[in-house]
Amino acid sequence: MKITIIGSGNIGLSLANGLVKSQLCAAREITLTRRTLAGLTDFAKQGFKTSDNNAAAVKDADIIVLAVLPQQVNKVLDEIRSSINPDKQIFTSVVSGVTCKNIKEKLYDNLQVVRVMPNTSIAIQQSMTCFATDNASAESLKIVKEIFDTVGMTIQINEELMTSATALCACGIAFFLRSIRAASQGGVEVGFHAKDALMMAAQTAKGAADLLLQLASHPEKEIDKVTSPKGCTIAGLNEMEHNGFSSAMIKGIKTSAKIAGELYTKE
Ligand SMILES: NC(=O)C1=CN([C@@H]2O[C@H](COP(=O)(O)OP(=O)(O)OC[C@H]3O[C@@H](n4cnc5c(N)ncnc54)[C@H](O)[C@@H]3O)[C@@H](O)[C@H]2O)C=CC1
Ligand SMILES: O=C(O)[C@@H]1CCC=N1
Repeated sequence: MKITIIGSGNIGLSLANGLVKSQLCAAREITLTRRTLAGLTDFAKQGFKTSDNNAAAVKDADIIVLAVLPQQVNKVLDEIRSSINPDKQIFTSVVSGVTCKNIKEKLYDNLQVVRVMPNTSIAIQQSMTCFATDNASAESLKIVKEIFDTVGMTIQINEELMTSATALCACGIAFFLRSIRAASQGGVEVGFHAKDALMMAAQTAKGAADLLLQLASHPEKEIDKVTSPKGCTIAGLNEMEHNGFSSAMIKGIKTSAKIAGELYTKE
């Protein structure tokens, strides 16, 4: 399977790394494009094909992954239109706020388009990836799902929910990282060296997430097991809630979802 990633920045390169790690394909089967090739030198050394010519790079691809910023999309789609084969290729896009319809309007009506929303932990095969389509066949969706299943968990959702998925899962990486960083700063205040505090906070967060995923448990059920009566956990937790902990996370996710829906301007 030949994959071309158009726009090899943060998420494009994370995906490339994840796919090779998963052994789904070899680096030589992945073509990476970027405006200037200098940014891809290390990847070329690892065996990836690299190019600054989007039109040439999509020609032989079975799967195309569009991974440029929303404001760069129209220019790129104009560039590649004549090199796309709508009968043979599957077109995927990780671009926030750009619909399948937007892409087909710029390319071909009958092109199979799948929107995919991964996050940067795709580089270590730990992504939560949401995908949606309005026209791809079951067979094409199966191929896309199989690809992204190798680099984390996947869920098919309605396309209207893609901007919400962006906020919860893609932006979510930053939200949870900031939470871990904040916990580590608390850890320093109560006596640990910064490096130890960060490792301890990260492993604790991983354990909490795995309690939910591995036991199919609910957060409040697990919280009840930690909060001893009159104990220190409930004291700390309530202090955080009095300061708006849950509320801040909810408001942040709502704001991100709103902005995600406004990122693409058709010009
Ligand atoms: N960063 C993330 O965690 C996630 C990002 N996304 C989406 O992925 C897209 C890319 O985001 P990032 O990777 O963060 O941005 P980025 O700025 O790191 O990457 C975009 C890349 O596209 C390249 N590029 C720009 N114009 C180009 C052109 N004409 N031809 C070839 N390459 C070109 C840039 O040089 C850059 O390397 C955005 O639409 C974003 O909404 C989706 C999920 C997660
Ligand atoms: O911040 C952004 O707009 C992109 C989309 C999701 C993650 N990063």
